[in-house]
Parts: sequence; C-alpha cells; structure tokens
Amino acid sequence: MTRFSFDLKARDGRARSGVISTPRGEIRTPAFMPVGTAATVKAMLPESVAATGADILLGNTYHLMLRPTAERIDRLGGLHKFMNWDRPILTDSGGFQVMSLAGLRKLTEEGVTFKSHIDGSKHSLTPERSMEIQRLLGSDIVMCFDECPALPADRKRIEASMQLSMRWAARSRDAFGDRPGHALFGIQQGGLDEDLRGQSAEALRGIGFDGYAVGGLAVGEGQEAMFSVLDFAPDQLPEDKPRYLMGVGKPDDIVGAVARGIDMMDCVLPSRSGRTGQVFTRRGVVNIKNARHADDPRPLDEDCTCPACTGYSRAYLHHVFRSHEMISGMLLTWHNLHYFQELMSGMRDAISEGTFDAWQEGFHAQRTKGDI
Ligand SMILES: CCCSCc1cc(N)cc2c(=O)[nH]c(N)nc12
Ligand SMILES: [Zn+2]
Repeated sequence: MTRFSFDLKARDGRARSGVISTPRGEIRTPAFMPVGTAATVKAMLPESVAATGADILLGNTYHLMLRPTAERIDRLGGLHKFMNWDRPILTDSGGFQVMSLAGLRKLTEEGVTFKSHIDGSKHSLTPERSMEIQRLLGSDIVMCFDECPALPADRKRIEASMQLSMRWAARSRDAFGDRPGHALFGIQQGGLDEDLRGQSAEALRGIGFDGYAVGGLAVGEGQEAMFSVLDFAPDQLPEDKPRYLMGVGKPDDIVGAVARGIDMMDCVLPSRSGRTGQVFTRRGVVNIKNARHADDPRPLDEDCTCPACTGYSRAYLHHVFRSHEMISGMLLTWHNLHYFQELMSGMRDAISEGTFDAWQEGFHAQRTKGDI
C-alpha cells in the first residue's frame, strides 16, 4: 500500500511545489481544496469537481456527525463511496465549526459540548471523538482537534487557547494511532504573535505529524495582518512536510500565501460566490447580476475553457442568475473552481520553471480593482 508522503520538487524563493502521495492518489502542490461540507461540493457533480483539476476535496466532521452521522456513513462504506469521490479527502476536526455555527457551546479541558444548529440536539466533541468520527468517515488526511480563538483577543486568551490546542493535539495523536496510508495534521495556533506561534510549532514538532496547518487565520484579521503572520509562521513549521493554510481565500490571498511557503489551502469562496453571482476571472471580479451584462454576448472570460465560458454568454448567465435558475449556481461555481485550479496550475508551473516572480507580476498586472 502507498504510504502518505510528500515530495518537495522545486522551490522559487519561499514558494514551493511538490507532490503529496496517498493511497487514493497524488495531490499536486501548491493545491487548492474545494470544500464539500455536507458530502457535496454544492452545485457540482463529483466528476465536475475532478474536471476542474481538483486532486482533493474537504469534508466537515461537524456537519457530517450531525447529519447523516459518521456511523451511518461508515455503515454505507465510508465518505468516498457515499459521495462518489474516489480521490483524497481531508476532513476538518469540528471544533472550528462548533465555535462558528453551533448554539449553547461549553468549552472545557475535555472538549466542547454544543447544541446542533440543525435541530438543537445536544452533542459533544473531544479530540478522541473527533478522531473516531474522521476514522469512520474514512478521511485520508485527518485534522487535529483544536480551538481557534475569535480575534481580536488579548494575548493571555490567545496563549491559553493555543496551549489547550497543543494538549488536544497530543490527545489527537494518541487517539489517531498508527494508520498507514492515513495522515494526521497538526494545527498551529497563536494568533498574530510570532512567539506564541513559535511555541505552538515547537509543541507540534515534539508530538510529530504528517503535515502542519497554519490555523487561527482568515478569522477577520485582514490580508495585511495575515501576510505579516505568513512572513514568519510557515518557516516555523517542518520544511519537509506539507504546510496547509486553513480557510484561505481570495485569489490574491492565495497567491500571497504560496509566495510565503504555503502548500495547501481551502476556502468556500469560489463555490459560495458561484451561488451569489460573484465570478472570479484573471482580470478581476464580475458581478453577473449587474444590469450591464443583460445584453452582453461575450463569455465571462474569453481565455477560459470551462463550460460556462465556452457555452454561454454573460447575457445568458445574467438572465439565469436573475431568474434564480439552478443552472446559474452550477455554471458559475464550475467556472470559479476552474479558475482557482488554473491559478494553482499556473503557480506550480512557474515555481518549477523558476519564474514565479514574473508570474506574480503578471497576475497582479492583469487585475482591475473594480468590477469588470
Ligand atoms: C472545511 C473547513 C476547513 S478550514 C476551517 C478553518 C478555517 C480557519 N480560518 C481556521 C481554522 C482553524 O484554526 N482550525 C480549524 N480546525 N479549522 C479552521
Ligand atoms: Zn470559465
């Protein structure tokens, strides 16, 4: 059986490109991971997600434990079979979603108790239960159970939260056990503080993981503050393991993160924006609901090869969006995911050829600040 491994193939400055090998296939890095929260990337068939170039997608412990439950998915053959996706799946550990979605939350050393946002039923999550759920789902890359403090928060709160997350990381590691072919990623915390993040990185190194996530960002701090953390945080993590920045982001966030040494990212933005009519292109953002598109026969992007751009006009996409037709979300989501994967592919090639600086200049030069 293929074990989990990371082959770092090229560097250009701090940017890196490589390949993560798993029993379910390879993941080309830098990689963007579409989010399939409730066992579906919304408005997309799995084969369509694969056609955009995605090597891996994400699932959510929090959502799937509530509905249809991890035990039911396990009885039905696991998440890959359940959602008809046979490539790698990474699952988040649930704590972040509890704090952002659930009601009546109680946080203790043991874990969190909460009421479901779906039906108000009471549940609990601990590092041990999160590992069990992710095992039942059949996740290829499992995330440690952590606590992500809401910003702004004072240093003492961030320090205490980070230290709790490190104790939970050790419990996650113990509960995960030895599962060849499956990976466990640690999650660095520590807010915007270089010293706290250094302490977190050292604690995670001491425990030992197959990959390391930069957590605690993309929680409202803004791009400048996020980049200031990425100016030091990735290099605090082991160089020979994948570095995953959680919850990021807009195209320019992604490019800036790759330039600072990040290998993997995820975000709901391309799929969520596809449903709200916000279209990302190499020249900037198109808000398809704007009346000026009503008679425009051009595609969203003449240079794009996705089904939305090769088969339809802006006028049509404007019409079906305004008419709340389902095809609108399907086509715009497909285009956005295709564009995000084109970005990643362009960066992988540029890093491999040693032309990443020029690629970045071209990326920024093409974009306008306003709607196009
Ligand atoms: C499917 C969603 C994955 S990313 C969710 C997420 C997003 C952001 N921004 C931060 C964190 C974090 O610090 N910890 C954890 N477990 N998850 C986070
Ligand atoms: Zn397109």
